[in-house]
Amino acid sequence: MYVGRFVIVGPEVGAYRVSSRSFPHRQAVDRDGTVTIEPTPDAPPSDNPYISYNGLRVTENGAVVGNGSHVDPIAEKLQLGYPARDALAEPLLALDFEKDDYDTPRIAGIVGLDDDPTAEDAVIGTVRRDALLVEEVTEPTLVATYENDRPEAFDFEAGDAAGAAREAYDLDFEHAVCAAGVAVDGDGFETAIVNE
Ligand SMILES: NC(=O)c1ncn([C@@H]2O[C@H](COP(=O)(O)O)[C@@H](O)[C@H]2O)c1NC=O
Repeated sequence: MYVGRFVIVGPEVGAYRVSSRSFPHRQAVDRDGTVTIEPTPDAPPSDNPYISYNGLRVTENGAVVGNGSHVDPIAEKLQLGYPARDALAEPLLALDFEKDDYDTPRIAGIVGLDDDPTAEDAVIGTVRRDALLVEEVTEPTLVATYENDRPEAFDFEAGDAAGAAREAYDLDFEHAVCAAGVAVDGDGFETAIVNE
């Protein structure tokens, strides 16, 4: 089955996978806690505005995963101290679904730090043409751009960033391109990528 891009929040581990029929020549590049999805050097030129972006960003208050340019404002709001639900919901609503041939939904998740037991700090969501869905995460949950396009509980075992990236990459959904993983690590986060 082809579900396009997808996000998993664990809630203390997270993953993002690029699956793509149309733009397979892409890679994940990890620069100090920010994972950028970008064309490989041999990729054919494209003017599609939705295929290069930061797919993972770490902040002091949580780590953000997602499938487009909304990851940056979500991370900025989280860093400013917005509650996770609001940090996720506002940029999703402001940017809305992608204006491409598929009305591709924007999807995103926040992995929280676990040192504040009162915070509802892990969330996952999507904005589609017909809905804005943002949910607190208490068990591993997946949302994808196509088919599985609402947050749903999902069996995900990984306990660290490398395991999360690997497990996401290996999941049995078609056209895997690359993946990123993130996990709480002490007071911060560790990140990992898979490109194959
Ligand atoms: N985030 C991404 O990596 C990404 N890759 C492709 N898209 C969009 O989704 C459309 C369909 O792509 P595909 O056939 O690879 O699933 C593309 O034309 C593009 O507008 C993306 N946008 C959202 O998922």
